Amino acid sequence: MKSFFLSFKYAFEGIVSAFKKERNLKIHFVIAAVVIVLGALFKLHKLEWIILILTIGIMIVLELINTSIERTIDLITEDYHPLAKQAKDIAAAACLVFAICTVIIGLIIFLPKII
Ligand SMILES: Nc1ncnc2c1ncn2[C@@H]1O[C@H](COP(=O)(O)OP(=O)(O)OP(=O)(O)O)[C@@H](O)[C@H]1O
Repeated sequence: MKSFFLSFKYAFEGIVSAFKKERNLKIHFVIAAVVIVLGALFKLHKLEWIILILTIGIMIVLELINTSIERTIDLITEDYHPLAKQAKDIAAAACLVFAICTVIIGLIIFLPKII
C-alpha cells in the first residue's frame, strides 16, 4: 500500500520537475487554463467538455513523454549522434502533430460560438 502512494508522489515530482524546466509545458498549462475559462464562459456542452479535456490531457501527456525522452537521450550521450537527434526530433514531432490537431479542435469548438 505504501508503494502505491509513493508512486503517486513520484509521479507528482515528475510533473513538478518537468513544469519547472520545460517552457513548452508551462505554455500548455497556460493555454489549458485559458481554454477552460473560455469553455465556462461559452457554456460548452458535455461532449465539448469531454473533447476539450481529452485534448488538453493528451497534449500534456505527450509533452511529458517528450521531456522524458529528451532526458533519457541526454543521460545516454552528451556527444552528437544522428540517432539521438532523430529520437529527440521525432518525439518533438509527435507533440507538434498533436498541437496542430488541438488548434483545429479549438477552432471547431470555439469559432462558431465567437462568431
Ligand atoms: N546528443 C545529440 N545528438 C544529436 N543531436 C542532438 C543531441 N541532443 C540534441 N540534439 C538536437 O539538437 C536540437 C536541440 O535539442 P535540445 O534537446 O537542446 O533542445 P530542444 O529539442 O529544443 O528541447 P527543449 O524542449 O529542452 O528546449 C534538436 O534538433 C535535437 O534533436
